[in-house]
Amino acid sequence: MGRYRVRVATGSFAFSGSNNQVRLWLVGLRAEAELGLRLRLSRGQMEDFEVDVSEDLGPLLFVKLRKTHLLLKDAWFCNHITVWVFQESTEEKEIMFPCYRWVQGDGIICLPEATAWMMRNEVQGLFQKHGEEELEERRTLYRWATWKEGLPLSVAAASEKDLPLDVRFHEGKKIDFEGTLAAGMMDIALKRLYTLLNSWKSLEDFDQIFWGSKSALAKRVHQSWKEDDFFGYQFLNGVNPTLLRRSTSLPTRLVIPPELEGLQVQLERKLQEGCLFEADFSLLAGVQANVIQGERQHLAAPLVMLKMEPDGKLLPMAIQLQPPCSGSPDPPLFLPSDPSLTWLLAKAWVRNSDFQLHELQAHLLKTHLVAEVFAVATMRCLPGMHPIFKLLIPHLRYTLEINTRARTKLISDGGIFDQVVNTGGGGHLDVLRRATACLTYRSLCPPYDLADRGLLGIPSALYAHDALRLWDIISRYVQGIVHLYYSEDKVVQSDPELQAWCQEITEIGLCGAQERGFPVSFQSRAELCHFVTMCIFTCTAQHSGINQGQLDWYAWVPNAPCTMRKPPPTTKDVTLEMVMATLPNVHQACLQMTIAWHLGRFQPDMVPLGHHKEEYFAGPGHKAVLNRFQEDLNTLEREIVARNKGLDLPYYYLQPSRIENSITI
Ligand SMILES: CCCCC/C=C\C/C=C\C/C=C\C/C=C\C/C=C\CCC(=O)O
Ligand SMILES: [Fe+2]
Repeated sequence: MGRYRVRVATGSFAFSGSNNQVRLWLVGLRAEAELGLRLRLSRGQMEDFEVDVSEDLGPLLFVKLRKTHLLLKDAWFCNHITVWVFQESTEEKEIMFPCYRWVQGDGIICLPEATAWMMRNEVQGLFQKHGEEELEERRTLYRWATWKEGLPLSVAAASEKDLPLDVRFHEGKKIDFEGTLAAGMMDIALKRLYTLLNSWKSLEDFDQIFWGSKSALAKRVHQSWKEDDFFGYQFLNGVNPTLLRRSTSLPTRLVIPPELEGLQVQLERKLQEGCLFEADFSLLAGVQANVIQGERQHLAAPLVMLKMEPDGKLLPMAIQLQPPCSGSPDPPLFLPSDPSLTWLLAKAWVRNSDFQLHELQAHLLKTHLVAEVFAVATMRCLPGMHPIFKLLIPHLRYTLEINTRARTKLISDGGIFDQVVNTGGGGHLDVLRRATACLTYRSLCPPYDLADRGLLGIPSALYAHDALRLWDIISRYVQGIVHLYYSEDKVVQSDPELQAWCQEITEIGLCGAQERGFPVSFQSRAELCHFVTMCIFTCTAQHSGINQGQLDWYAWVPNAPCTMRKPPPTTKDVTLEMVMATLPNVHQACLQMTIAWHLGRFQPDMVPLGHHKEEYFAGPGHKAVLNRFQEDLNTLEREIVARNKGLDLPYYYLQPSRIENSITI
């Protein structure tokens, strides 16, 4: 009683095709019919068929798939199925059934049509029931686990091999990831061999390992790392632009000895002028330092006071390496006027502390681990036809696997942190715990975070400028989609899946983060839009801003030493021997360079923000919103490219074409 054209689209990455047979059914409101097609399921191909169906199916609701095999199971990656219904007037109606999943085993997979969510309360509750069954299954596949107490929950997986195939790296990504690590290890072996025959006594000796692929900015770091304005610049636009604050008073931990009365006066003057800034690493105070191959490493918890010059340069005025401790002499203040090696070592200590807070707090916790909570909650609470699922899923690609790898290779017992970082050996977990305990909702939202840190309206604060522009662009995109599906606040309030998702993120995944401003429910469209904007911003722009700089700022190891092998200086008598004995040894420095390159380099299968190919939504409304998003991103791209042309140091981490659509590395 009907004629249909059916298109079956197979994914285009390695092993997407399959030699197995797939049976297809069209499921309508009144009946269902098996199509009896012989599909070829070739990688990257779309196959079209025309079929006549003798029954009256009624409006199409689902396509059902079942893969069968004789001897060998061969998974198939189905992009989507599209059906055109021939109407009497010969006009065709297109109906999309998005899939974008692996079809494995011989179970039945049911794909609801793309606009199903709009009809969830109609068609005899069939979509509703489908969604419930889908979530029941997903909750068994995606379970929460406590990897370590005091950290956000993670996905239950002892290794990446335990993850469902749908969230695993595709073959190309896996080969690239593992291949470049192997190449990096080879690099280390060669560098170690080379340095065996040479001395390791002066800062220039780090040149012996400063070869191989390097960015232009890494070469500039190598040239300029000793300069004070270069040191200050990094707090605004370097790898970690998340710590600096404009001072509102002199920090209580800053003890200025009477002989430095002049400094006190200068600090107070800058404070009054609104030009005084601080970077406080107190979160590291008292953290146990690592022991590497029997040698105790050392940690500091510095405070840096900086002034902003009228030309926008940020210059350090004083460094206190440890907070005062009752019963001990006051910690010395290191100054730009100190002997050059003394001042350099004090700055190196700050850079080492920044390495810790950057990697553990800004990078791992506030992008990777938080995004994992969004990913697990999304899989557990939102059915595939839910608009927020469709909106978010492209921004969650590969995150569960990269994080699982981090838990087994990077921050694990014996992992990279234990091997070469001074917080390793358990201190790194304490830092993560402390950072989790003070993680606020506001700090994940640049308009609030930058206002709280007094960083609005500073022309030389390029991260801040670009982050705000991106926040607005993402916010407009999210609002565009949300408003298509939620006509008023009441629709938000009465969406049980959405409310459960919010609660699961805040109360379960983030372990009771309502105390720190995270919502447990959404009362309005505005609240929902703000939260989803935060999710997408975190998984895309923020991660790119924090991740890419590893390539540039961590390749020249003295600029950001991964460990410190001697205690922080307590006097101003510093020798070159002390500096070299403090900075990482050859092996530690080589491993830092390799991992920083591995994690910071451009990803070969990178999808730029807003340019995913998957089409989960159907209809012109969504296309228009997505087009507008892409246009806004292009405009920002042009602005940043033009701005950077006039800069001595271009800032490109938030250039839209360089921002990945999800956390994949
Ligand atoms: C010594 C430099 C370490 C710098 C990296 C520190 C933190 C990075 C934060 C998040 C990175 C997230 C995931 C990376 C996961 C695994 C890859 C790292 C190393 C793998 C080594 C291996 O497989 O042997
Ligand atoms: Fe990362």
